[in-house]
Amino acid sequence: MKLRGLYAITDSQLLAGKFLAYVEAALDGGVTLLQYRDKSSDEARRLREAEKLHKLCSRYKTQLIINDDAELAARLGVGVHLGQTDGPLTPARSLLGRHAIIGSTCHDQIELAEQAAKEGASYVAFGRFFNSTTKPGAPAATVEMLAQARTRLQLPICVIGGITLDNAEPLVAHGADLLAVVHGLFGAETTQEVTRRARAFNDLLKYSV
Ligand SMILES: Cc1ncc(COP(=O)(O)OP(=O)(O)O)c(N)n1
Ligand SMILES: Cc1nc(C(=O)O)sc1CCOP(=O)(O)O
Ligand SMILES: [Mg+2]
Repeated sequence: MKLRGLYAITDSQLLAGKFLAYVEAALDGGVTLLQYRDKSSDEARRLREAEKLHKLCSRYKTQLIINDDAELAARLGVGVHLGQTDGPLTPARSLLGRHAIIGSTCHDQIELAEQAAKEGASYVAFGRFFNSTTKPGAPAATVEMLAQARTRLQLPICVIGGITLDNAEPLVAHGADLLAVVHGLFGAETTQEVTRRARAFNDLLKYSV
């Protein structure tokens, strides 16, 4: 499967009271990967919500990725996204099997991405490219670094951090395959607007090489 398109990421605060409706609206517009990102320690709720997302994603043939938690991903038989302090990639690959999608946060460092590639990552993520309301303190990355990463890496490249329909195009032009978005997608006022934005993000990737 080609990893290219919109990578929608949930946010439990932003989506409070409209979680499944907004996720389904995004799936209606087209989502390549959906990440369940919940930074709370409420394990029972995390399991419940992840199971619901898994069912929904299966209906839409969208791949579900769990943030941070390889054990939960293994329990559901889905992929995982691991940051630099979320545990090593090699055991996660052994746990999840060779077909699972495993992503790795590489901030603005191509060397981290090359290492992640050696350890079996399915994609690498660079960011933050713009100001982010979801994660304001994330280290910053530049399009120059992205362009260089594109020439050095064979793996799909994901970009993240403050991405909106108004600023995403240069990232695609500099080599991004996956646009990872929280607020620029789910910050919409209505479900119809979420669907429209999802379609528009995908179009940005469809009509470029
Ligand atoms: C697609 C994608 N890219 C980067 C991140 C950030 O991961 P991490 O640095 O582990 O930070 P948290 O999201 O866990 O706060 C991500 N989740 N997804
Ligand atoms: C979870 C996360 N990681 C980042 C990184 O740079 O590693 S930026 C980020 C937040 C993404 O949300 P939004 O689209 O609302 O900015
Ligand atoms: Mg993490």
